[in-house]
Amino acid sequence: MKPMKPKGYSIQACQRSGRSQSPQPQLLLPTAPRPAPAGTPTPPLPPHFRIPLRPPGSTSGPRSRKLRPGAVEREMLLKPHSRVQVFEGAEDNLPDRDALRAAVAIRQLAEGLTADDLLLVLISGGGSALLPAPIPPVTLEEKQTLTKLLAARGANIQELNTIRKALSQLKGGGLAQAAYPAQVVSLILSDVVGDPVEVIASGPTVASVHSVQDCLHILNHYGLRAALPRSVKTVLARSDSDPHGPHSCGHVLNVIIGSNALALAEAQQQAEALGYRAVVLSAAIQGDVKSVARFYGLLTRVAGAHLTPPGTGASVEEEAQLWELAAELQLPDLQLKEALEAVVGAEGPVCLLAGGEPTVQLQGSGKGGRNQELALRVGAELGQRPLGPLEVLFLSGGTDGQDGPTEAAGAWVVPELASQAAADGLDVAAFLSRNDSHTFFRCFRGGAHLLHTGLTGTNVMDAHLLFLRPR
Ligand SMILES: Nc1ncnc2c1ncn2[C@@H]1O[C@H](COP(=O)(O)OP(=O)(O)OP(=O)(O)O)[C@@H](O)[C@H]1O
Ligand SMILES: O=C(O)[C@H](O)CO
Repeated sequence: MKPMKPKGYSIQACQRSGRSQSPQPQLLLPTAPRPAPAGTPTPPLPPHFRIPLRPPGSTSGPRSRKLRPGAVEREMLLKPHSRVQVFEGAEDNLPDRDALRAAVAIRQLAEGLTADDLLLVLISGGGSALLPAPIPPVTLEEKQTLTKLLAARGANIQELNTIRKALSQLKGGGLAQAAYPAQVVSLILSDVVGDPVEVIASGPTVASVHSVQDCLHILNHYGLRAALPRSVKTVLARSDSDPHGPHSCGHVLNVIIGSNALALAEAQQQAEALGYRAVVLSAAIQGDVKSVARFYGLLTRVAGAHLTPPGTGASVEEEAQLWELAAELQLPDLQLKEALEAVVGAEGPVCLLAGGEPTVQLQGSGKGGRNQELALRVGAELGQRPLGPLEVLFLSGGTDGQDGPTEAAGAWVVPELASQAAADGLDVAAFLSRNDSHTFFRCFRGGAHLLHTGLTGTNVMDAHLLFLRPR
C-alpha cells in the first residue's frame, strides 16, 4: 500500500439523540471481579447485581448528569481544535436536512480522492438515516415518507434497506463508487442479525445484490406500488435499464469489528470468570417478543429440571414444547442441545446467553422498549408455575444503552416478580397489554429492576442473559 498523504480532515456523522439522560436510580455494574480461587463456595446469584442503588434523583458521576441531546457525541469524540468535522442529524433515527448536509459533504470528500488515498469508513447501526442521498428527482421527503410507510406496515430491516439502496446515490455501494479509485476500508459494527454487510446501514461500501424486481416485489407485498410517487417510479425504471449494473467494489475491504456474537463471547468470558458455566445459545434471536419470552420460560423450566431433584422441573410435554417453539422461531445458529448438555454436566450456577432483535407489534400507547417488554414477559412466564429449588434471573438489555424511547437499557426479572407485583397492586398483564413495560418497571420496587448503563457508544443489538443456580 502506498504511503498515505495525510488528508486535511475527516468527517464524523453521528445521530443527535432525541433523548437526554436524566437522574434515575442507577444500577451500576462494576467491572467483573477476579475469578474466584478454586474451592470458593458458589457465588450468590448474581453477585454483580447486589450493588446498592443510588436513591432516585442522586446526581453524582457523569452518568447521572443531565446531558443535552448530542452532547455525548461531542464529549466522546472531539478535542479542542480537532480537524474532525462532526455533523449531527437524523434525530430519532429519521433522515433529515442535517443528515442530508452530512451526506453531501461525505460524497464531496469521497469524490475528491485519488488512487493514492485510503478512505476509512466507520459504520454502525442507524447509518441509513445518517446518509440520505436520494437519487434525483426523488426528494428527501418522498424517501422519508416511503420508508416510514414500509416500517409502519411491518417491513423488516432487510426489506427496508433494499428500497433505501435502490433510491440512494450512496447506499448499496454508492459511497465506495464515489471514492474510486481510492482504496476503501470499512470497519463495521453490526446491528443486523446474521451480520449481512450489504444490509447494515444499507451497505454504503458493499455492492448491492438486489434488483429492481426485488424492490417491486417488496412494494407490492406491502401494497405501496400503486401509490408510488412518479419520481420513485422514474428512478426504479432508470436503474432497471442501467447498463452498468450494480456498483463494483473491488477496491473495498469490509470488516465486521463488532457484532452480537462478539459481545456474547465477551459476556460469556465474564460469566465464567464469575464462576458460572456459561453457554451461548444464539446471536440471532428474532421473532415476536411473546414467542421469544415463551421460549425463555420453557428453557428455564427444562434447563432447571437438570439442576434440581427429579420431579421438580419441567414435564415431558414442556420439553417437547421447547423444541417445537425453537423450530418455529427458526433460529439459524441455535445451540439448544449443546446448552442443555452443558446444564446437565454443570456442578454449580449456569449462565445461558443469547442475543438478537425480537420484534414488538405495538398495540398500546404505553412507554417501553423491546428489552423491557421481553424481560417483563419472561417474568410473567417464570411466575406461572413453581420452579423447584432453583434461583433464576433473566436480563434483557440493548447494547447501545437505550431501549426504545426510554432512559433504560433494559430490565431484569426473577420468578417472584409477578407475585410481588400483584402484592404491590401492579397488574403485569395490564401493563403488557398497553406496551407499558417501562412504566411498570419504574413503579415496581422504585425502578430497581431497570438496567441503566448510559450510552455505550456501540450498537450490536440486544443481549439476553439467563442465570440459573440450584438452591
Ligand atoms: N412501548 C413500547 N414497548 C415495547 N417496545 C417498544 C415500545 N416503543 C417502541 N418499542 C420498540 O422499540 C424499537 C425501537 O427501539 P430503539 O429506539 O432502541 O431503536 P432500535 O430498533 O434499537 O434501533 P437502533 O438499532 O438504531 O438502536 C422498535 O422496534 C419498537 O418496536
Ligand atoms: O441504519 C440501518 O439501516 C439499521 O440500523 C441497520 O443497520
